[in-house]
Amino acid sequence: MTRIALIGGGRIGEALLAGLLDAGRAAKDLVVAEAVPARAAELEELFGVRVTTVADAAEGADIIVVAVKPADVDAVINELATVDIDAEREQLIVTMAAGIPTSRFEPKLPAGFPVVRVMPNTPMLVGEGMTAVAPGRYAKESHVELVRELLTSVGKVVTVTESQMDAVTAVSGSGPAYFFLVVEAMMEAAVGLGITHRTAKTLIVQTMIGSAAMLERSGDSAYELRAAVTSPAGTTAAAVRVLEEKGLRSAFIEALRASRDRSAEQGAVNE
Ligand SMILES: NC(=O)C1=CN([C@@H]2O[C@H](COP(=O)(O)OP(=O)(O)OC[C@H]3O[C@@H](n4cnc5c(N)ncnc54)[C@H](O)[C@@H]3O)[C@@H](O)[C@H]2O)C=CC1
Ligand SMILES: O=C(O)[C@@H]1CCC=N1
Repeated sequence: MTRIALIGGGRIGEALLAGLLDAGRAAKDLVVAEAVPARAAELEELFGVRVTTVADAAEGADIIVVAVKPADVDAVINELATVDIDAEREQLIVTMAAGIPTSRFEPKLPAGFPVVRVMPNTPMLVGEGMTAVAPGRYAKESHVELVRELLTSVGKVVTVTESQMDAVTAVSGSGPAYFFLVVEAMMEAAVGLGITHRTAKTLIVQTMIGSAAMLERSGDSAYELRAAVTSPAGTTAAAVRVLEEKGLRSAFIEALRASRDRSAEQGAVNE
């Protein structure tokens, strides 16, 4: 079985760990390097995985997943540059850090060492992740396939070019936060209209799940599905008019641009 080393056991690392274990991967095939001792102990306790140093984790692994904050990536690269990793042993690095290009890794690693950049999202935790995968300069089709296979066990996977990664980050990497924000706002509105918190949550979550399922299965566009809900001069039209007047559409367009730009900016630091 493929041995996976996770460098950085934070929020996205935990989503990956939990998702992989739920998908049937054995804890003995997963090893974690986590800098904060209390967090390391928590991960051991929660998931039954071994927590060790970056060097030990990386040397024994087939796939080395880097899931630290963009600002901490250079420190991890420098550490990986000193350990015994070898492309001939079919090892590869997968980086999840927003904005950080594979070209940041490659010059510091043994010549030709394959790096694959990915952008996952937290719903991996429940096996419903969305991950985009882009090969670095030395990653072959077989490496991309291996990474796709790994991440398909925790959700959907698409392959993109690395130049699209900042945009993908804005769409699906950060995307869950937009939906949670919409839910927060709808919850506040529903409670304000006199519905209990509990009932409001059921109404909203199932409405989201049902709407997402229609989008996935019906083949109709979001525009068509929205039109089918919107009776002429009816309730939906009244609500949508307010949302458009308040600038929801342009807010999303600007928000995703800001997210894409922030991703690129994180990659540009120190270059
Ligand atoms: N949170 C999310 O939804 C997503 C995050 N990402 C990317 O994943 C990366 C991690 O994000 P989060 O999990 O949210 O951050 P986080 O701050 O929750 O987790 C990072 C973890 O890495 C650990 N760490 C830092 N330096 C280390 C080192 N040298 N060795 C071992 N462990 C070290 C920290 O102690 C922390 O537990 C970021 O680069 C982010 O851009 C990508 C997609 C989605
Ligand atoms: O907010 C962030 O920077 C990370 C990357 C994508 C989702 N979370």
